[in-house]
Amino acid sequence: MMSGIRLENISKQFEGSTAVNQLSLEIADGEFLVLVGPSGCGKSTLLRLLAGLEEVSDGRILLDGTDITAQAPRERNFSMIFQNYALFPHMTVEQNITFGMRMRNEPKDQHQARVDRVAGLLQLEPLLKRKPGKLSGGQRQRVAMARAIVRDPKLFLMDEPLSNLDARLRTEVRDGIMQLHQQLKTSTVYVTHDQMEAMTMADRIAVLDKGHLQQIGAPETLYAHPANLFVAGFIGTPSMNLFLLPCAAGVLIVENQPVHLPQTDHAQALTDVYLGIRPEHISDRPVEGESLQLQATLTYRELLGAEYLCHADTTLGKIRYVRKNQLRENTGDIPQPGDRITLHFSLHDLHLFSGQNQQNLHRENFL
Ligand SMILES: Nc1ncnc2c1ncn2[C@@H]1O[C@H](COP(=O)(O)OP(=O)(O)OP(=O)(O)O)[C@@H](O)[C@H]1O
Repeated sequence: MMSGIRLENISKQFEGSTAVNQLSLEIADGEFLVLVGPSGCGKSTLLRLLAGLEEVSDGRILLDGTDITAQAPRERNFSMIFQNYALFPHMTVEQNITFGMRMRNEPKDQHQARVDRVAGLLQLEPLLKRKPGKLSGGQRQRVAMARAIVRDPKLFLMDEPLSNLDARLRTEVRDGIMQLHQQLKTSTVYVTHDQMEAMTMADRIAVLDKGHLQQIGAPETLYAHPANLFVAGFIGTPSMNLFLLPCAAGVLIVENQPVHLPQTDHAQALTDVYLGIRPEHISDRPVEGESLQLQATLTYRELLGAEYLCHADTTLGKIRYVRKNQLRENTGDIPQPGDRITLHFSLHDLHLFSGQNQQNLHRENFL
């Protein structure tokens, strides 16, 4: 069944404040789209607009080309999964799953087949006769998912479904959601403030800030080609190092080394530019190809396991870089706090953003 969703110029105002601002995007049939952004950026509001729980102030929502903007939540046949999955404590797992069907007076003979299918998908067969009080947090979340999918909805809407789970359960339920998506291929819009969750789960990520869509694309695209300063700082952990530096006549000087800006009118006229470099693209040993060097003093190191996150002071400001933890390496080679070091990074790994409008100066090369 085709279920393409299209948002056209959606806006939502709450007394005086704009939660979603002229936002347009499409959700392809079968796609797993993740909405990500900081607290208050409008992602939950956008989900509630899609569900029909809030009315849009402006714009249209289309489902397979049909305008559903004025439709009530029930008519849309979308299923929502929240962080607080409210199960009925006095009903068994099976009764919880069939509750909606029973409310709608659907024929009883269909119940069993559908329950069997979702229980199989979510490995709930051994739990069907239990009550929620006798289940773990992860199992309860799986029951909430079973209840949502048993309706065979056209779209899943998920609002931070992992946020109440501990770290181990979060991974378990996340893998469950991904497996389920592989099997059902139901279009899904998933909201999170956690960019790592977005990176690992999404077919495409939509980054929101202050109600505006900042960029939408595959996780790899957002990581390699952030459209603007906000996306650059938001996507990737540890986050990108960013420095605002003066420039003149299209040339940026980084510790006596010239960096040529793209030959556009905008870039040539700029008087300052943000230079961005990801911690994993910096080395305290020489790198191949055209590169820049920075003199630095190591301030401290954090052992993350397979690697160290190193913190250093440079003439540009504080910088962070990642260094592999090679256990067999002569420990004398690893810089110690207080050591003077030279940092190297390839010109290919540089990101440049306008000091004026914060857009990526290379944007025209990849959009
Ligand atoms: N019912 C409402 N009445 C008034 N303002 C609201 C209402 N709902 C949301 N807002 C405002 O709209 C903006 C966006 O809120 P929204 O809940 O969509 O953000 P969010 O990105 O989901 O944040 P969080 O991650 O904290 O849930 C916020 O400034 C919020 O205060």
